[in-house]
Amino acid sequence: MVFNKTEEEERQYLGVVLSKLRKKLFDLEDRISSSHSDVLEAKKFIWENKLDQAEQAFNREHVSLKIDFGEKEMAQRSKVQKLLNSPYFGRVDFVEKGQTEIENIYIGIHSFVEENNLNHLIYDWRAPVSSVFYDFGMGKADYSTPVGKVEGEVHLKRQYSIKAGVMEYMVESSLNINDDILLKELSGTSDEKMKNIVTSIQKEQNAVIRNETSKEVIIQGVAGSGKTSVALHRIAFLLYRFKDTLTSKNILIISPNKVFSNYISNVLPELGEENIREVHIEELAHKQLSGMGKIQSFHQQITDLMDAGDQDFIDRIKYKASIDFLHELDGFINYMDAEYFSPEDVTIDSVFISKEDLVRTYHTYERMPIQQRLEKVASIAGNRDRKGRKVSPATSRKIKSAIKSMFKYQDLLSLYKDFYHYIGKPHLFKYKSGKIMEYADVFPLMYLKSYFNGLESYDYVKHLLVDEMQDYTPMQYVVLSKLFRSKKTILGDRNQSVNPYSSTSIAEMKKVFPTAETVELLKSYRSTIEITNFAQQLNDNNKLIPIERHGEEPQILNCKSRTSEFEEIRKLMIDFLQSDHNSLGIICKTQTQASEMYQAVNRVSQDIVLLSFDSEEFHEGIIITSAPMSKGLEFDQVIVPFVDAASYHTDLDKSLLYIACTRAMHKLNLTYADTLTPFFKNTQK
Ligand SMILES: Nc1ncnc2c1ncn2[C@@H]1O[C@H](COP(=O)(O)OP(=O)(O)OP(=O)(O)O)[C@@H](O)[C@H]1O
Repeated sequence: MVFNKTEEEERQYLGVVLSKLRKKLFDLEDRISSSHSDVLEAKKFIWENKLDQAEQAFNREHVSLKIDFGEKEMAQRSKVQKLLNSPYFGRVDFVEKGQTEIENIYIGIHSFVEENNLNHLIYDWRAPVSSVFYDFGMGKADYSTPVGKVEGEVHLKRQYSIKAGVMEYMVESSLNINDDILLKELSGTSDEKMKNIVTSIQKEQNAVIRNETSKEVIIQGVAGSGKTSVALHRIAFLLYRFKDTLTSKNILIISPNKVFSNYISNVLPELGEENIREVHIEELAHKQLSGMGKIQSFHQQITDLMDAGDQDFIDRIKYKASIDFLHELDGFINYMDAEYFSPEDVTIDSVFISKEDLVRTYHTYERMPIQQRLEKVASIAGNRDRKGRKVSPATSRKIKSAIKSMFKYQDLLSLYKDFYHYIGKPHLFKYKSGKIMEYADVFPLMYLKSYFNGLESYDYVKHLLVDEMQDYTPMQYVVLSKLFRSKKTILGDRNQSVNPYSSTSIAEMKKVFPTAETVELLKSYRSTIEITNFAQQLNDNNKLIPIERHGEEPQILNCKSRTSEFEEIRKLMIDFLQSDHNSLGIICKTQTQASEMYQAVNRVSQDIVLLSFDSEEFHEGIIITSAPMSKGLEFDQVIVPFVDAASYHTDLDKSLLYIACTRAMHKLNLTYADTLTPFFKNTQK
């Protein structure tokens, strides 16, 4: 509903805010250019004058302070420029309980305060009071502040769409974030990269974003429920809330691949924050296990499962993804600690250390990893000779080596292999051909390493974000918690596992993180109701709530042969190129199928990209890729080819098909030749 009576007032107010912002921009430009000349002057001064060391240091410090100051002003300028385009998107008129004054709270992507009278013209969306906008309609409302809860009443709530400083429309709403605005946001075409959702964050999402207290937050959410968006907004919120103690350098994202990292890389800069470092889980492993030979990658494990998937391989993966395995390895660690150190009296040069001394010191430092502990034992028990003199470095080295050799194993890998003998299941450790260690062994090995010779922890990380949590095993979580003692936000969807044999349930995760708060996001925002309902055939979740947004029914096209299937896909691609849509994802089950598809259809347009695990960037236009690689991404239109019974019949296939279908926002086509996969009940031609 548009209110003409008040529209004029709002336009006037917008005019006032814009002119104040312009003035601010002008001042900032001025200050930036004078900072710039100051820095040049100061550098020239250092260069041209013969200064002594102290003077040089003083002047360098002065230059660096000027540069810092200039950078801060530039960051502020970019915020003001953003506000000039769209100063605010919401307003609530709030009266605090026991007060009579109505406060007009305008909410935008950044705050804007008048310098002379500290008048808050715009509140940052992360400010405590802005929460009211996301959580309440008219009437009673409250919000939390660092010093407690504020209660009151909302007298008015409005939403605006302002672009290039011009009000496109405004909507008065008595409800929470108005459905019309949300639907308008969702029905737009996709951008090249993920965008922020700050104008339409939903109440259940806001609660996760603003959770400040939990050490670990686990978000289980259905496909398209905004998990990744929420997690990134949560980071932006925490950076705002704890700005004195937390910077973007203290945050790390563990993401599934480089394309995904590139896809989400816009969100935080759009919100005025620096981008966050991301690592792939395998990079962590490579760092800790460097020098231990070749390691199978996670995507190679999935490819091997899809290609052959022999039962022994599956059994090894399943076992190493179980909680029992974790317990067995813990049992072994206790055993080796107690049994594998066989101390003897030591007599080296003029030093004597009794067996009893060794045992006592070994137990005193039992929290240390074995190898460090043995070094400690050597340096404590063997630091003086019989006459009480400090031992020489050469003797000290001999003592260390003698004491270390009293432990049954000197290298991690032999100890790890010994574990499988200890539990009577040596067949569960196997190299891939070419002496490549199976992916399923990588994290157990790191776990053992933490007890044998220690892991390098990441103390600079104060908040860890783990996306696609369903793809990690309990063992991986235990290792992650050893590497990162920080707070954590962990998110994923049990139904989007690319490896169901090693997926972790929430119940299992709770065993690893007993104090974690778990949140379930059930509303699906990405796809039309037709696409969401269609995908429910693959994974019937009766708790899922589809968003009421309509579009075309998904189509399954039966083709006479592979050749005619390619022909049909080429036609669909041409239709896409003539449509309003920006992105088309052709999502095959495997990378081999994706390459085959690329060969068959790449002449349709010059702008077709084949995405593989080695790719680095997401692209607009037509992308051909595999289901595992498409995780987390989204497209206006999706084509899923080869949905025949031969390609899709196992649980893993079903999960991959679910991932592929749920990437579609507006349109979904599936094609097959021969027999349709049994996962779809009916054929629609
Ligand atoms: N409150 C919201 N307002 C507008 N758009 C939203 C909102 N919540 C989610 N979306 C949109 O829904 C889509 C899905 O969001 P996102 O990718 O964060 O979900 P997800 O749960 O991580 O998805 P998946 O697990 O399927 O990869 C995105 O286009 C996002 O912008």
